[in-house]
Amino acid sequence: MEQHSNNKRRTFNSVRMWQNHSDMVSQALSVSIPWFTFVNVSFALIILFRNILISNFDRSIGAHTEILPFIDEITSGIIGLSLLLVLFIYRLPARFTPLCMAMLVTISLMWSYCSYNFIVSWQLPFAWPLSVILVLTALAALYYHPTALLLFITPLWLTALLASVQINQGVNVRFLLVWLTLTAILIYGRFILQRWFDEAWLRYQENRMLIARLDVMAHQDALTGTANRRSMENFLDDALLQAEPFSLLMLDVDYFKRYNDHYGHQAGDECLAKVADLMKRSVRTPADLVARYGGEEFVIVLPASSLNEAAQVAERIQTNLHETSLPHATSEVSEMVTVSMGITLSKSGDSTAGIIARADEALYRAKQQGRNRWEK
Ligand SMILES: Nc1nc2c(ncn2[C@@H]2O[C@H](COP(=O)(O)OP(=O)(O)OP(=O)(O)O)[C@@H](O)[C@H]2O)c(=O)[nH]1
Repeated sequence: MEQHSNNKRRTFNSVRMWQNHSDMVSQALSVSIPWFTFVNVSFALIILFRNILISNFDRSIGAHTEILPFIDEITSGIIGLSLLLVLFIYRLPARFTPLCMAMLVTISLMWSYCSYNFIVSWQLPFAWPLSVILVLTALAALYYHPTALLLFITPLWLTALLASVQINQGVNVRFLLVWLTLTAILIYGRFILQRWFDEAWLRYQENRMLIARLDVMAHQDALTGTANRRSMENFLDDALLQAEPFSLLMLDVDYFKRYNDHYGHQAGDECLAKVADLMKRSVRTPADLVARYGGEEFVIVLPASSLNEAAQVAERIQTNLHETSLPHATSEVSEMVTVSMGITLSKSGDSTAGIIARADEALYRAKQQGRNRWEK
C-alpha cells in the first residue's frame, strides 16, 4: 500500500515540479548560475591571458604597471569564486544563502576594481563594454531575484559613474546621459522580464489546479465520491505486490431495483451516496479504500488486515446502516435499506480478477442465504 501511495506521489510530483514560487526561483537559479559563471570566468580568462591574445599588451599600457600582478590575482579570484558559487548552488538546494550573496557582491567588487583601473589608470575604452556585458548578463541570469541582481550590478554600475567623474575630472553631461539611458534600459528590461516570469508562474498554477481537478475526475466516482473502479484496480494491483495479506469486501444493496422502482431513480442515487458515506465512516483508517465497483455494488479493500478485522468492518456497516434507517418499503428482508456482503482474504499468487471473483462468490452466497448479511 505504501508503494501504491509512493507511486502516486511520484507521478504527481513529476507533474508538480514546483511546490511554490521560491521552488521556481530555485530552479531558475540552478539553470542560469552556470551560464553566469561561464561569462564571468570567460572574461577573467581573457584578462589573465591578455598578453597571449594581444601581443605585448602589458607593455603597451605604459603607466601604473605595478598593479598588474594584483589584477591577475583578482581575476584568478573571480574565477575561483564564480566556480565556488556554482558548486554552492548545486550542493545547497539552489537557494541564495547569505554566503552566496557575499560571494556575488565580492565578485562584483573585484570586477569594479579591475574596470576602474582599466578606465582610470590605463584609459582603456573596452572596459566600458565589459561592465555593460557583465551587468546585462546579471540581468538575464538573476532578474527574478532582485536582491542578488542588485548586489551584483550596483558596485559595477556605480564604478562606471565614478570612473567617468575621475577621468573627466568632473561630471560629463554626455556620459551621464548615456549612463542614465543604460540605467533606464536595465530597469525597464528587468520589469519586462519579471512580468514574463510572473505570467509563467500564474499559468503554471492554473495548470496545476487543472491537473488536480482532472486527477480527481479520473480517480473518483462522481455520484458517491468514493474511488472509481479504475483506481480500485490500481490499488488492488499494488496491494497484491505487498507481502502482507489483506482482506476485501464486496457489498451490494439489497433489492435496489425495487427501491428505484418505488422511490424513483434520483432517490436511488441519493440512497447510494448515503450508503457510500456510511461505508467510509465504517472503515478503520483513511488508508482503507472504499470504491464503487459498478451500479449498486461497492468494494472495500482493507490493507494488512485479517478476515476477523474485515468481519468487524462488515458489522460496523450493518450497525451504521441500521442506525441511519433509510426506508425501503418494497424490500423483502427489512423495512430499511440493507446490504449483503462477501468477504475474502488475499492469498499468495492471487490476481486482481481472482480475489474479486472470490468476494463475488461469497456475496452471492450471502444473497442466496437471505440477504442482509455477510459471508466469507
Ligand atoms: N438510482 C440508481 N440506480 C442504479 C445505479 N446503478 C445501477 N442501478 C440500479 O440498480 C439496480 C440493480 O438491480 P439488480 O441487479 O436487479 O439487483 P437488486 O434489485 O439490488 O437485487 P439483489 O441484488 O438481488 O438484492 C438496477 O435497477 C439498476 O438500474 C445508479 O447509479 N443509480
